[in-house]
Amino acid sequence: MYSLRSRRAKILLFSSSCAVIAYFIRRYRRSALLKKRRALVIPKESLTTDASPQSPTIRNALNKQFYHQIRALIRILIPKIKSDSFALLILHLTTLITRTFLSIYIAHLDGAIVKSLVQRNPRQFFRAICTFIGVAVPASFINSSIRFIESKLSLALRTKLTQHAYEAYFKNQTYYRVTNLDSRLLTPDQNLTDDIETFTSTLTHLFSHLTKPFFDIAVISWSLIAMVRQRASARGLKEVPIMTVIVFFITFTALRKLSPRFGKLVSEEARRRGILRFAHTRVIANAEEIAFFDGHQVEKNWVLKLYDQLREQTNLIIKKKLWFIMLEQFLMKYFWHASGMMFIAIPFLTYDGPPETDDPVGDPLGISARTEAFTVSKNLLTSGADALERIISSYKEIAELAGHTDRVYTMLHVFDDCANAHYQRALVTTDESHDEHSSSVVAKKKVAINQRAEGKIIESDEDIIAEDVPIITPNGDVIVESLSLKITPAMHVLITGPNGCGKSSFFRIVRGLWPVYSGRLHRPDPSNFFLIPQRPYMCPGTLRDQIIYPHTVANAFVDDTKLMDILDNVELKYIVQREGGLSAERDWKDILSGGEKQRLGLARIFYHRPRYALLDECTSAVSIDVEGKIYERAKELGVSLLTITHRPSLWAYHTHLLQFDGNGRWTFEILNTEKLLTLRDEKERLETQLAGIPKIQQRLNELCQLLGDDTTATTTREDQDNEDILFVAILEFNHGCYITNCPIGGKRSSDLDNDLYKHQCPRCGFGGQCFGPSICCNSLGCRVGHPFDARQCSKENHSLTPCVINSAVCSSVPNGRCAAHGVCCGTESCQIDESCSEASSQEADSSKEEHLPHSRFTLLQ
Ligand SMILES: Nc1ncnc2c1ncn2[C@@H]1O[C@H](COP(=O)(O)OP(=O)(O)OP(=O)(O)O)[C@@H](O)[C@H]1O
Repeated sequence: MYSLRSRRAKILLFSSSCAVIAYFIRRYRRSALLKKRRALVIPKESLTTDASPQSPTIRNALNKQFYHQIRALIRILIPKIKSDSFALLILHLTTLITRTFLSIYIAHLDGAIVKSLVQRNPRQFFRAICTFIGVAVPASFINSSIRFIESKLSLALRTKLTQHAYEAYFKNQTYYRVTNLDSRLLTPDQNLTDDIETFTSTLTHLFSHLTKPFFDIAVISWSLIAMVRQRASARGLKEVPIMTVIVFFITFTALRKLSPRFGKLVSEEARRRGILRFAHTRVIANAEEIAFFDGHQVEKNWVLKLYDQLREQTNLIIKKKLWFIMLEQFLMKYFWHASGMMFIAIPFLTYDGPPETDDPVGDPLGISARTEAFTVSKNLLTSGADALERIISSYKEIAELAGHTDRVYTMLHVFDDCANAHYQRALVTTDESHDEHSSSVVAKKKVAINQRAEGKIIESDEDIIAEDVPIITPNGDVIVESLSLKITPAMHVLITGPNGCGKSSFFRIVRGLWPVYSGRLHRPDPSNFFLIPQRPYMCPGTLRDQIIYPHTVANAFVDDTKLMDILDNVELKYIVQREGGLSAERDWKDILSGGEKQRLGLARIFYHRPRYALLDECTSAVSIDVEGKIYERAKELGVSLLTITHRPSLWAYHTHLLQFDGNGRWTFEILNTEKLLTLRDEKERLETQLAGIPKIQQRLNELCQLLGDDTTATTTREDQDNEDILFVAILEFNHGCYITNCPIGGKRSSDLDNDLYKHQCPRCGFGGQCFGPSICCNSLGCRVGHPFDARQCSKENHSLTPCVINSAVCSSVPNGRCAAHGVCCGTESCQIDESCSEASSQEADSSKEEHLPHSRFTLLQ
């Protein structure tokens, strides 16, 4: 029997050890996995602060910080005594106090009911029950009022804070600066909605949870002391308060030491929730592009990953709460209950005075009075314990409140900083060498941007004058070190340059979206500028609202007839009928085409008539003829056009050219459209020539192979060698035009009239030969413009050297050769020519081949 038991014990011990080991391994693995996943999204700094145990000084600093933050926020919530939030606060306080007194009264009533039962006194019993029911009516009303006023107070506080936050958010373009120039707030939308709501409701709830228990404890202690005093010869008046303090201290210390850091945990949870919501917003905003690319899998994976991270955080909080609530329950339910019974017992057990009875005949030992006292004090102690429990358990809520407070306070602080042009940003690019090959623009320098901009903005009457103003991105990349120019309203400036060279950034600086870090910028009041971007913003509302944006109907200064004229200016009048009038409300972003949206955007210029229109590739989807008309009309209105464009069709409408080269240099000069067009032609020609170089090399290799020359020299050397050969080849062939878009009449080098480069013009048709890009001749005659021939003859395009036609020269067409009996053809056309008799042609074929000049044609003119 003994051995059986010991075997069982061993098995039990072994299996429980295995279970414990398995549990710890699993825990370790999970925490390692969790750490790894968290590292994917959480910035390093926040991970460090979150994971490292905090020293007491840091905790103190945090407490101080919380105190400072909550004080600042309360000043916003209750700005003065004569405010609705303060009135609601007082009302809330009054109901809470009333309920405390009612609770004490009900505890006494309970005692009276028990006493009447012990005394078997039906009259007293029914009277006490009736009073109890009578009191229950106002008590229920007070209870419900507490909830009602708490909700009203929470809403009032939320309204106050929201109004304050909106005021700050929409001041000084903070909504732009917060996301573009500063990186402290990832999801301001969530801060402005969820965070404010959670903060105010937690604060109000905590206010109820803390104020009432404090009253309860004060009033209940007073009642209990009064009761003990009645028993003059009982102990407890000193012992009970001392023991209460000890019990309270033990509980509070245990909970404080063992409590997880709920503030940080919920703050991180809120952050992850915000990122997840932002991912959804992004999917909605880019739904069309994603659908076109069928990119839902990528988006789904991303959203799921973010959800996973949120789930992990929520899970972590739930788990931490399990152990914490267990501890809380143990201490505050069972430990306190036992302590409470001891507190009640002390005055009862230590009483050694005369029998307490008001009925020496029916109850000579005073049992009913003692029972009544016991019931009352038990009820009071239960209420007191309840109150104390609430105070202690609010430690967790205070920690959570600290998290919400920090988020709201940070939001307001960042808004304030951004409004005052003080930004902080995590720098994204650090290594300049990375940019060198990947981008057309090379960042020359990087500046620390977490500082105030030192440049001066001076309001001028009408000119824009930049004096040594740099163009610096919010990342601190210096795009242009110093820009100095003067633009007057009489000028129309074309702004060009490669991608990322700072064209739009110039607009941002002029319009005041980006700071002026140094130098001086003179510019008229921002109301003199109107920007039309490539994708104009379509606001919610009617068609009329789109034209007059950002005005509203209330402050619009033209009537509908004028609005129709405006639409006429941008050739968009038809849209009124199509969409059902100027008052039609649609989702304009979705129902208009790209070009229509751009034209509607341009219509705003005709409505607002600004001094300067900043046009940022805003006609890329508008047809060239309509674009020209719009530009002409805008100029007639007296609007100065500052246009960023890559379209040469717009050059004619501008007087000056601001050109960035992408390496930090720029030029500002009078625009000579004709000269520019010539230069552009030349540039395009050279670009095409350069594009032909690989073909040159390929042909060279072909020739080498055909001639049995050593090809290794041209094909197998290292890159440098190849480049040298290519260069020599270019020099060699550079005397003529070998490319497919030679100008009409373009020549090929006479140096190539050499057997080495000879080859026959392509074959075509029925035993024919190509004479031109689409001319095919055989002995029967010539066929012009047949697609089959064009395909065959176009092979000559890829040839570097001229092809040879072995027939007699004729003169009825330029560079003519006899093509058939009585027909003379050049590369472009054919003519009847008597000189092309069969005999002459054969003669040439048979005997004079070597001496005849080569016939060449250029296929694409
Ligand atoms: N909000 C921003 N934060 C950080 N860098 C930015 C921001 N906006 C633009 N940049 C950077 O500033 C540089 C100049 O941008 P800008 O928009 O002025 O180019 P651009 O000349 O208009 O080019 P494109 O012709 O492609 O429109 C780019 O390198 C870009 O990456």
